Amino acid sequence: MSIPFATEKQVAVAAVRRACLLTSSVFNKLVKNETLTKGDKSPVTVGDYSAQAVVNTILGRAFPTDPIVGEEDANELRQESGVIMRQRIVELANETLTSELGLGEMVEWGLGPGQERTPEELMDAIDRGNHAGGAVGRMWTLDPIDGTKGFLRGEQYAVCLALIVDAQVQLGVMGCPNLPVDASNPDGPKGCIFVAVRGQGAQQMAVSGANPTPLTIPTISGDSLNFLESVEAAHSSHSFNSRVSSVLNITRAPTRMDSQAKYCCLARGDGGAYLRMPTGVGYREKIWDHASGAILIEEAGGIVTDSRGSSLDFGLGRTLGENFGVVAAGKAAHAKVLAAVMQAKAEEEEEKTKARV
Ligand SMILES: Nc1ncnc2c1ncn2[C@@H]1O[C@H](COP(=O)(O)OS(=O)(=O)O)[C@@H](OP(=O)(O)O)[C@H]1O
Ligand SMILES: [Mg+2]
Ligand SMILES: [Mg+2]
Ligand SMILES: [Mg+2]
Repeated sequence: MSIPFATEKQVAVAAVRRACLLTSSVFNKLVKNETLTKGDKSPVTVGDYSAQAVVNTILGRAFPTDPIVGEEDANELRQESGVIMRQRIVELANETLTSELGLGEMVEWGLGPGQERTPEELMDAIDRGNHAGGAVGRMWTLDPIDGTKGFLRGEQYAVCLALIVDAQVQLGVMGCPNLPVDASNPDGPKGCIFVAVRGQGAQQMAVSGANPTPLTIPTISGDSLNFLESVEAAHSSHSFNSRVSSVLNITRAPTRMDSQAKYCCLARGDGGAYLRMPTGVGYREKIWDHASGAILIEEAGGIVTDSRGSSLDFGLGRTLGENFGVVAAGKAAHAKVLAAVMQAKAEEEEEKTKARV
């Protein structure tokens, strides 16, 4: 009997690995006119676009009928003003797609020497990410660089790819080129890939795909718990998290880290809980910011909910809809953290009411 999602896992690992090689190599060569500011004021670089072109090209060859919900689109690149960036993206994507085959890769996925794509094919590949999402059928979701701000600072970021079937995440692959392989040796080798398949567990492996090691979230109790949180204060409320820490008598400072690398660290026990509380009303979390991280935590034996205890709903389109914030932790810690979040919320409301009277 064949193992469910075995081919999907192999393709996704290859796609994420190639995208990681691209983003690591582009970082040192990024120049000023290779970053744009999007409508929501967030940055996007030639690295984000070319990583999306690479991953979508590979998925398009391996699974031609699967739709993709990807963060980026090629609108800006198709304009006259986007010509220089487009040329650079085509060069980077082709360099990455045509390099020699690595561990577990197949020439049928359009990889290897001689498999150059035209600029049009690569722009179309980026735009394959325009799918609207939804509750029915198979779809991939891709964040070609999650934590673009971290990427630009030379800190943490992740290439994140997940397969969703009928609103359930079945497979998640995350590549973290700047993450130390072993948290206890922060100056040691960097770069790891995290993989989870529903019912088959979670793993960390080298960027080459070698040395897969199973991951289980260790049980952390009492005040030794600590939080992982966003670097950007605009993305999640640091002050609310510190209130939750007080409720739980946590004295350790939170670990601030960009991107879904937070989920990866939690899965291997580098932190006790990931807390992401909205900073204002109106922002809806994107499915590509959480799908691969959520399955990694679940397969490593943890729980992921929103801040009200509801499960994350990946079947509502490109966003998580009404889900409010994220709470991720090991099985034992999750209930405790969620209760503390509710208490902190109640305290905050009470203070606001008092301040109004
Ligand atoms: N207002 C607001 N609230 C919550 N989240 C937001 C907001 N604006 C952006 N984003 C998304 O945050 C993604 C970055 O993830 P993190 O917050 O974990 O990392 S970081 O602290 O920003 O570096 C980031 O992902 P990338 O764009 O892929 O970097 C965004 O999708
Ligand atoms: Mg972005
Ligand atoms: Mg993101
Ligand atoms: Mg991104």
